[in-house]
Amino acid sequence: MEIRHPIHPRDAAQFSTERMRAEFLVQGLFQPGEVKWVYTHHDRMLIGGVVPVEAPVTVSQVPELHTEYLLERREIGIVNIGGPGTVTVDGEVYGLARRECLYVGLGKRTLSFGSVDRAQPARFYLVSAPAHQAYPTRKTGPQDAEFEQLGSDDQSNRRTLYRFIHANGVQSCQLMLGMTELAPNNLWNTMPAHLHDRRSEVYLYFDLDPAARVFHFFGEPGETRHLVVANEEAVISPSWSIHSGVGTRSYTFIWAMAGENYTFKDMDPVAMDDLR
Ligand SMILES: O=C[C@H](O)[C@@H](O)CC(=O)C(=O)O
Ligand SMILES: [Zn+2]
Repeated sequence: MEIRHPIHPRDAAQFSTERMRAEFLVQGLFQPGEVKWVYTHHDRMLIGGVVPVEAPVTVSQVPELHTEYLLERREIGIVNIGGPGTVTVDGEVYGLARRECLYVGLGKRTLSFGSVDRAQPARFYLVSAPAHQAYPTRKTGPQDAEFEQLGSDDQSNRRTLYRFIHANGVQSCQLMLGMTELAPNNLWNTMPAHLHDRRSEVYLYFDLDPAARVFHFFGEPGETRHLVVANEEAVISPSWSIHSGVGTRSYTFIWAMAGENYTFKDMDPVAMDDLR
């Protein structure tokens, strides 16, 4: 497992492109037949990817956590961004179609990930955070989740934001997770930008053409940087950082947050005049 240490914004402002990418960009999460984990000390979020092909991939213990099993002191959100799949939670099977989400709470011992059709394997994106209470395993998806239409064509940021795991949806201890899909020919997300010093956030960009890139904006509002992000790569956004992007082509992304205040709307808008 890769470990990413916490970073102070004054240090980040001095980083080269290479160092920025090493600290905040997550690549190579989706490897056939494997489970990949990246642990960030920003709110102790654990970011993972699983692509089962020939056989189911089972996740029980993650040795670096020094617990008997992954969810002994954690909860997890799972989103399938590939072909149809299944997640088996302590023997109970949940089918997860493309873009569907499953929440699994504290205390479940074994997760097993499978693909329905090996010609189009499932691609499971995982985000886990520490938890102290058990909430029921629940599935949701774009069909039944709360959503909001944001932005406008004249700002090139028209998009649909689906909230999967949150206070009015699938319940959790601290993890909040959802998906934002850009409308055709709209390329900007989360601009105007915002901050929420109470929570860290992780973005996974997907359904992006392999030759296209998202320029993800990052940093304190008065000291921004960018990361050039390819399909199925993630960005760790510390609590002091804006998180916004513009694509050279259209894309969708999964956002996940952990920290304080279990309220999606707990955000501080950043004025355009304050961006540098
Ligand atoms: O704190 C919330 C997160 O940044 C995302 O929900 C923002 C987002 O998906 C969007 O505006 O499109
Ligand atoms: Zn945010």
